[in-house]
Amino acid sequence: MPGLLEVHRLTKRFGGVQAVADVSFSVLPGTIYAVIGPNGAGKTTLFNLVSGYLAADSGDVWFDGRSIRGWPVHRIARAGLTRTFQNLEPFPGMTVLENVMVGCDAHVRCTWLDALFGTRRRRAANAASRAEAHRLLSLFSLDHMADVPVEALPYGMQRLVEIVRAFALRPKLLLLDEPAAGLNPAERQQLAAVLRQARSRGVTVLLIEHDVDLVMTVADRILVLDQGRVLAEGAPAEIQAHPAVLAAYLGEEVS
Ligand SMILES: Nc1ncnc2c1ncn2[C@@H]1O[C@H](COP(=O)(O)OP(=O)(O)OP(=O)(O)O)[C@@H](O)[C@H]1O
Repeated sequence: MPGLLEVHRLTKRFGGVQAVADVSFSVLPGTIYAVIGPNGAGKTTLFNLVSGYLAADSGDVWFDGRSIRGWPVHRIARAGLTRTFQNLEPFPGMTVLENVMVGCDAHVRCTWLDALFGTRRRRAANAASRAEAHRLLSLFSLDHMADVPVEALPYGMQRLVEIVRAFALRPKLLLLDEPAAGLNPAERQQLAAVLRQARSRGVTVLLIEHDVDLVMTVADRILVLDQGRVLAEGAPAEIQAHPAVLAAYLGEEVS
């Protein structure tokens, strides 16, 4: 089965630093794929290359059957690749529900004239977005906080809301940059549930994550980067037993 995302011999150099060196991997549809590695391993650079924020020196990226190398960010996003960042970016002054509705709105047909004049079509679209946002919040067991202003939530819950908002855009592939950063153990468990739920709804997930325990429990496959190169690739059990990974990380936290 061809991958939803196929990365082929991707390379990026910054001056004398080989940030990403000849990296290839394939993410099958409907799976959770994790990229781990120590600081400076090239994880963020790899994400920036895949999502169009950086141009590769060489190599290719195929998404949903097409080469997207050289495509601008917005074209890649429109093709179904949605990305979250390490920094939190909820919309302040809005409730949790309204934050998720922003994502849902992207799929509701309505012109700016409808919005300006508050037409019946606009009101119907608004009701549809609201219902969809409630449905998504329920799906991820977050509906009880629908009416809470997003900035009143603990940091970890804000991050979960951001992921649900990204999910509301109906991406084919969701790229998550360290989604567990700053989350407490209970929120991490909730994050794992959110990721599994997204996968069961047909969304493919690619994540960078420092929390190796989380990665081992949710990921279907793991790519280990070290100094820009692929150190290992495989299922969690294979990675845990991989000689090169053990040699690099035995007794150390992967950070
Ligand atoms: N814009 C840039 N200019 C110069 N060097 C860069 C740039 N971005 C990244 N690098 C270098 O490329 C290498 C890979 O960095 P990158 O941020 O991709 O690693 P990372 O695995 O995401 O690290 P971290 O876990 O700390 O986020 C590092 O040596 C870094 O210093």
